[in-house]
Amino acid sequence: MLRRYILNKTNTFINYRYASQSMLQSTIDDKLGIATLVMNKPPVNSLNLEFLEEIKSQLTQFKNDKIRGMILTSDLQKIFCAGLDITEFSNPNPERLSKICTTFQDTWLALYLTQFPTVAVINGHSPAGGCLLAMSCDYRVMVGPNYTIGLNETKLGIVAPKWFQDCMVAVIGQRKAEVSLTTGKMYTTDQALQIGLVDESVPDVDNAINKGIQFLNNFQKISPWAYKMTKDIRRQPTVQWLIDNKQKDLDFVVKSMMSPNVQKSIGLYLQSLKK
Ligand SMILES: CC/C=C\CC/C=C/CC(=O)SCCNC(=O)CCNC(=O)[C@H](O)C(C)(C)COP(=O)(O)OP(=O)(O)OC[C@H]1O[C@@H](n2cnc3c(N)ncnc32)[C@H](O)[C@@H]1OP(=O)(O)O
Repeated sequence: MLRRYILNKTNTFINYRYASQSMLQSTIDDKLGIATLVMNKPPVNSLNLEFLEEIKSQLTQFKNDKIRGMILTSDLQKIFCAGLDITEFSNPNPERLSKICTTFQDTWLALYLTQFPTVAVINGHSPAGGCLLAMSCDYRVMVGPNYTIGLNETKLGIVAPKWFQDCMVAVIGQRKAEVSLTTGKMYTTDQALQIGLVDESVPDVDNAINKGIQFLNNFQKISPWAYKMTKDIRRQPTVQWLIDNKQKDLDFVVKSMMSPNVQKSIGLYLQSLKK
C-alpha cells in the first residue's frame, strides 16, 4: 500500500528507479535524489540474518548511487519494525547467532554513518531493534497516536548492547535514556514526541512522508562534505567504541543469550507474544 503511494508520488517527478526484492523495496526519485527504503517482511518486519543482510547491502548500493537523502519506512499495517527476530534467540545455534549479531553491528554502522541524511517514517510499532533503526536516522517522523516505540530489551530479560544505549543517549539524553532503558519503557507517539525520541508526530503516513521530504530538502543548500563531517564528529564516540570492541560486544551477547536464565526469560516472552 505504502509502496503504491510512494510510486504514485515519485511518478509525478521526472524519473524514478525501482528495485524490488522480496523483503525490501527501494525507489529512487532521480530528480530529487531521494531514495525510499520500504521494509516488507510480514508479519512484523522482524530482523533475521537474511533481512539484515538485505538492508546492509541496499545501504551500500545507495552509497554507490550517490543519493541525496533516504526515507526508511514500512509497508506493513501498524508495524514499523518489531526488532530482532526473537525466535533466533530461542535455543540458538551459536554460529548463526554470532552471524546475526555481527551483521546487525555492520548494518547499524552503515545506517548510523550514511553520507546522506536519513529520515525514519515510523508508521507503526517500533520496539527494540526497530527503535534502534529509527534512532540511527537523522530525523524521525512518527504516525500517531496509537503506535509505540522504545528499547524494551529488559522486558525480555536481555541487555541492550552499549551502542544501542549510547544511540538512545544521543537522542534523548542520559537521564531519560537511563530510565527508559532500565524500565524497558515503550512510549506512545505523543510521549515519544514529548521526550524527543521522535521529532514530529503526524496523523497519517502521507503527512509523514511529506515531512520527511521537507526535512531532506533542508540539505539542498548544505555541502554534502560539511554535512558528513559534522555528523561524523557527533557520532564518532559511539561508533568508535563499537569498532574497537566488536568481538567483546559479540561475545557478551552470545554468552548471555546462551545462559539458562536468559533462555527461560525468552521462552516466557515468546509464549506471552503467542497469547
Ligand atoms: C548485536 C546485538 C544483538 C542482539 C542483542 C540483543 C538485542 C535485541 C534487540 C531486539 O530487537 S529484541 C526483539 C524485541 N522485540 C519485541 O519485543 C517485539 C515483540 N513484539 C510485539 O511487541 C508485537 O508483536 C508487535 C507490537 C510488534 C506487533 O503486535 P501485533 O500486531 O499485535 O502482532 P502479534 O503480537 O500478534 O505478532 C504477530 C506475529 O509476529 C510474531 N512476532 C512479533 N514480534 C516478533 C519478533 N521480534 N521476532 C519474531 N517474531 C515476532 C508474534 O509472535 C506473532 O507470531 P504468531 O506465530 O503468533 O503469528
